[in-house]
Amino acid sequence: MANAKQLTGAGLRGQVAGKTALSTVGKTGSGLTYRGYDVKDLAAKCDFEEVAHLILKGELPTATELSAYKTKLKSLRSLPQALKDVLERIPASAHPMDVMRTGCSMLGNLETEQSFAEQQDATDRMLAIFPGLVNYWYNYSHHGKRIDVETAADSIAEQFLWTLHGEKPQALHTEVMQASLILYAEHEFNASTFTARVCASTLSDMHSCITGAIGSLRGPLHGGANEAAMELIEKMDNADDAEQKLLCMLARKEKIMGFGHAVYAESDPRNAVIKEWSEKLANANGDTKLYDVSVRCEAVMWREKKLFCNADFFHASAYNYMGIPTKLFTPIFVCSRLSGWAAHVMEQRADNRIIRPSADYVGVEPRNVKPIAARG
Ligand SMILES: CC(=O)SCCNC(=O)CCNC(=O)[C@H](O)C(C)(C)COP(=O)(O)OP(=O)(O)OC[C@H]1O[C@@H](n2cnc3c(N)ncnc32)[C@H](O)[C@@H]1OP(=O)(O)O
Ligand SMILES: O=C([O-])CC(=O)C(=O)O
Repeated sequence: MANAKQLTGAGLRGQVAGKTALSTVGKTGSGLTYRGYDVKDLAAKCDFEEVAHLILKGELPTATELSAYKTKLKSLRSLPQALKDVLERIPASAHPMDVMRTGCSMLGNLETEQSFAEQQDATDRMLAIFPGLVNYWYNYSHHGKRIDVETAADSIAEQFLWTLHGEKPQALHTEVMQASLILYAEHEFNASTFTARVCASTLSDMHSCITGAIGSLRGPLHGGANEAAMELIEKMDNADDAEQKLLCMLARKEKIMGFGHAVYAESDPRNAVIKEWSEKLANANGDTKLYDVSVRCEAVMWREKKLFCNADFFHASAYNYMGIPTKLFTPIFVCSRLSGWAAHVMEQRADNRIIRPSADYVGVEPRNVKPIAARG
């Protein structure tokens, strides 16, 4: 096992801000567990719905429970007309994360969570609707098409690809999406989840918590890194070119998106899983350039800086190989992390005290207000 990272300094690093029974991150330096299960085991053996059930309800479902849960989620895919109207007014130039934030917020106006007794239903509705929501906007704003989001897709993974491309996806692509959604589902007190918990601690509604979390995930230091990684690797012609370009960026002290982590010391356990899928997709596509470039970036970053790929880096090539436009990468993260966010909101509500830390004051000493004519 790798050594644990020394967690000190700004950004509340290493400070315990609450309790959770949902996941452990880098407990002994590497490793990620959801309710006691290793994420690699879950990604190898489960569908996302099973993992969402585990995270939200506490246990992996039986076959009967899974079937009932999937039937419920499939029945909740339709977009209310008022939400479609809003989506149709958002320009093609908008970032899809802003569309998701607005879409989630609008849903909260139309189907407001009236009491905490509705928290599971509110979450299930968002799990079911989010893939179709963002792809409805994408197809309408980019291709002028009003898509039918009530597809025959059997899972959230398939629903995302189906509503994006307008047809049943290849089995390999659905399999990769299942794994990807599982890898992204939950990660303890990361920035977006902490946002959701802070909002929950005021006893706010589920849609407000999730809307805030989407805003936090959007940034390139967090979920937005998968898009930023794509923008990096698509500029590289081959592995040697990747090495040259990276060395120049490092010499200029630029940050390389998709590398490093606030908690893991030597590796992010999700990387090995998505890297393997990226390689399979590269071979299936008969075009390994992006994969080869990514592998060289990984080697150079470790050799030069002892920095490793986080969950986002190989997601870039994997999603690209599946024909997913770069700006839709982080919204997929939303469709998945929603399960973790909502479970944290529920956990916070079950044992709540308003989250209200303190600050060290570093401003000016106390002073008197001068009349306006005497200032300047
Ligand atoms: C799913 C996720 O959200 S995973 C994270 C996705 N984000 C990214 O990939 C963005 C790129 N990575 C980063 O910005 C950072 O590694 C973070 C935000 C993930 C973690 O930040 P921190 O906890 O502050 O990182 P850490 O303490 O390990 O940084 C140590 C040093 O390495 C540097 N470093 C860390 N990551 C990188 C990177 N990707 N590229 C270049 N240098 C880096 C830091 O600048 C810091 O140097 P300094 O001490 O001279 O300032
Ligand atoms: O834990 C973090 O800081 C970021 C991360 O990897 C995640 O949210 O998946």
